[in-house]
Amino acid sequence: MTLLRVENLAIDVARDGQSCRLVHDAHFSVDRGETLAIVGESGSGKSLTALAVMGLLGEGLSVSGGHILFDGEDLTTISARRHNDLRGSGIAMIFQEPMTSLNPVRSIERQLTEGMRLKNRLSRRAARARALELLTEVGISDPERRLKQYPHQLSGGMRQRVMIAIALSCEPELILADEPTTALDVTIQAQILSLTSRLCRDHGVGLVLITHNLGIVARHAQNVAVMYGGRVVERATARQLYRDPQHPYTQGLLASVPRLDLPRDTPLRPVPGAPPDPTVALPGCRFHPRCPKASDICAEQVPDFIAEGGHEVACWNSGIQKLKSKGAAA
Ligand SMILES: Nc1ncnc2c1ncn2[C@@H]1O[C@H](COP(=O)(O)OP(=O)(O)OP(=O)(O)O)[C@@H](O)[C@H]1O
Repeated sequence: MTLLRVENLAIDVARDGQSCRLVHDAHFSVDRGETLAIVGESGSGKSLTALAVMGLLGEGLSVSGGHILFDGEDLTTISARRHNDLRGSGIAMIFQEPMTSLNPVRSIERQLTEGMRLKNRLSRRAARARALELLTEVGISDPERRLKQYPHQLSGGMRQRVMIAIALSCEPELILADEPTTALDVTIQAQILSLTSRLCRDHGVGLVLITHNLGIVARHAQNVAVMYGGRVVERATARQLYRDPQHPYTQGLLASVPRLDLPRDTPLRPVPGAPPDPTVALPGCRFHPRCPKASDICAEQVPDFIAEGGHEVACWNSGIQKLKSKGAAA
């Protein structure tokens, strides 16, 4: 059974007695030991989707459609108490900025052992022993000394390693990592991402890596879902996406990041324009005002998802769409 399957997920916000849709029909899945990257610009709905999986949507926000199946259990219909039980032990999350997620006045030992004592019912001694193992596993030297320290005494990279250790501590089946490295410098970013994906693979944990940077995805994820304006617009393996991106938005994202497989002097071109305001109704494909390939239909109808060899795209003018239309006409 697929570890996590998100189907047609819709998330609304209630504002002044009105409801506004922020995430439309999101769908993707991830299996044990596998990494799925959810990629998109700021405001595309990545974090809200992750928070819905965690059962941590803020006030005024709600899941208004679709399903989140975790090990076959639909998280959109479970009680708050059951969701709370699942957090940590079933699903863990690593947030962007460890300085705000770690408690500044609690020692690393306390923060690392808390979940194991509460959720896995380990004794203080057993939890401490496991904490030392975890710190070693995430590459922190002198773990005995580090356990006694407080977050401000560690470097940014080390704090992020502690966050990974905390996420793994209750032996979850799934980890959601929301931009886990944006606060770090590039070399440390790469180390942390490699560490996170390797540990998840070794532990058989499914990893959802949320990022705005398509450049980092190739090395760390097997599958990618690209989100734009609250919708998933393309899903493919990382290899398919790099070799043959179908959606003009994905093509734009790829042109805006440095790539090792292209000549060094290839110019970087940011996607022109700004993402849509989710509170303003926009008929058709939400990318059409920025799209270099937009045609009349793009402003009128939301494109359906079409698939070829496991590569899925929602675009009226994609190569896959043209191939399918030609096949249908023949
Ligand atoms: N509590 C809220 N009330 C109203 N709108 C919200 C709320 N939370 C998020 N949004 C809006 O929903 C959209 C999606 O937000 P989300 O945080 O999921 O984007 P994101 O892709 O994760 O962006 P980032 O990379 O900046 O974190 C954004 O337009 C955001 O402004």
